[in-house]
Amino acid sequence: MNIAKQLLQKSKYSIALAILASAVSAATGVAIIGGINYALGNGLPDFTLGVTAYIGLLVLLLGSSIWSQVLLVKIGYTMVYRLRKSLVARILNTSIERQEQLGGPAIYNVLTRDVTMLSNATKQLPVAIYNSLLVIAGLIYLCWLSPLLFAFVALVVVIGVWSDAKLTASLQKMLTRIRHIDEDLFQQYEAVVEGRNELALNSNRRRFLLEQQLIPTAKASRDESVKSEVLWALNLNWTTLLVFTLMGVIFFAGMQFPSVTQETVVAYILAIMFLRTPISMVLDSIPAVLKGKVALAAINRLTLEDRDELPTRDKQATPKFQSLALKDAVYQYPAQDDEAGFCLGAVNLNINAGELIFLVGGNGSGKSTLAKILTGLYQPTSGEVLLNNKPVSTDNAGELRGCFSAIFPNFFLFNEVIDEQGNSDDHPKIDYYLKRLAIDHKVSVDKGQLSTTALSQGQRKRLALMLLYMEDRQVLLLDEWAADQDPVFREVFYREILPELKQAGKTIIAISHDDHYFDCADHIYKLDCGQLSSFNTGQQKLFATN
Ligand SMILES: Nc1ncnc2c1ncn2[C@@H]1O[C@H](COP(=O)(O)OP(=O)(O)OP(=O)(O)O)[C@@H](O)[C@H]1O
Repeated sequence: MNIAKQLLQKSKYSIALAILASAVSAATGVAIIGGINYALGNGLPDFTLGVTAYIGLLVLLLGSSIWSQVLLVKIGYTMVYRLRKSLVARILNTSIERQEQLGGPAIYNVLTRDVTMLSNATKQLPVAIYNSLLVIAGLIYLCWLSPLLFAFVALVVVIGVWSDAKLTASLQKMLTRIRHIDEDLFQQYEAVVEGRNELALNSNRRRFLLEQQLIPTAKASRDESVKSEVLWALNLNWTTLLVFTLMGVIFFAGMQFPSVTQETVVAYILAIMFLRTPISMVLDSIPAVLKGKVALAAINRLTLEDRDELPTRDKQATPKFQSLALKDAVYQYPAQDDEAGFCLGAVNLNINAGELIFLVGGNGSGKSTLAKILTGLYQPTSGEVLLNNKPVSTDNAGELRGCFSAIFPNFFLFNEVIDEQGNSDDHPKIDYYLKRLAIDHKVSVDKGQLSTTALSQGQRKRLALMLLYMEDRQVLLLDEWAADQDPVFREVFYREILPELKQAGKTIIAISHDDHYFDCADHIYKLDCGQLSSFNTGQQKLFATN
């Protein structure tokens, strides 16, 4: 369902109440103007009653406007809160494949820029609703005052609404263009932040990024933004001109029609003056509301998972891991432009509990892709994944993922240590593992928080392994973990840590290029251009003796 509809659905009763309060407030405002006009024309028969009624209306006006504003502001912020919660949950529930297709900048753009735009729009929405109701109440009053003069008002309203609708359509197109330009800008920001070392070293690349990419994109964004703001400012002036023209027309027409009294003309002009502020406030809020609409469209374009419930603990109980098998599993990456995507498989593979498996193969042969299928992060395009001889589908992939802890080459190092129950706290095992991984002199843990993650790449990987120890999952996937370790610790990893983990009952799948240690594995599988074969033991022994 459209995210805007979902949000509006959840707040529908509060919105109805806020509109009611706004309507009361708007009607009271118009009643005050009407009362003054009436007294001006007909005098005040009972002064005390007049003053009492006036004070009563003022109290009602103050009460209802405060009530409506409080309700509307609450609705606005509650919608932003729900949007943030729902968006993050939907991203977490979206498949890894889809997230990878979208890329980091597109997701960041939505979480920062679009949420801010929507937040601004929801803050403007109350102002727009309140003032629109005020304008509607004012128009009803004008129609009641003189249907004849109202014909002129109606004509001006039609012209105003028509020109606004035309401009709003152009504005929306411009804002959509700005949103696309800003998407490119976010990608370039990513290059600025992530490519800091390369950029600092290479002035040609720095100049290219700045002169050929960032500056033209930022300029395009500036030019479109200026155009859209100027267009809207012109519209505001045009509307002001229309209102003054209307006052002139009423004034002169009133003189021409004997049936229109001078009091009616004065009352009309007073009411139109009164309506000028709400009209310009409604118009002022339109760009922000349109930007919110463009942001909503961008969020919907991401086609994230619809489910927005936050992950709960133990939703799918993790079974005892006995075996994992792939039966004719194929994974096909989508084609890019004219180039066919990489195809892994068909892969047939059996892994039993307690085994130490090595996955080897050249760069781009499909090892990480296979690792993502084994861990349940990717669903095979065809074929089957069997956990304990039971087929894994999208519905029960959580059971498979629950068996695994993994360190991928592009791993993220979290600041918090989480144990197997999902709790973050001090634990005697933490110090033991920090010592075992020889990083106790660099990092300490206080109340589950790591003292630092600003470490060398090899140390960061050791820390990631400590987090993985603490998660205490049954199957561990280590994708080229040892690649950043020094020779001494690499030896410790293959000759001590892996055997210790195996002895502790863990099943281990290690992706490796370290042929010196191939003899440690129970089974070695080799990938070559997406095809898996068993690496024969003769080759394994040969590597061990070399
Ligand atoms: N997100 C992706 N979208 C499209 N194609 C991809 C994606 N990730 C990888 N590929 C393609 O799949 C192929 C296999 O990639 P994979 O990362 O599985 O290789 P690998 O064996 O782990 O390589 P390496 O040893 O270099 O890490 C690559 O040739 C690459 O072109």
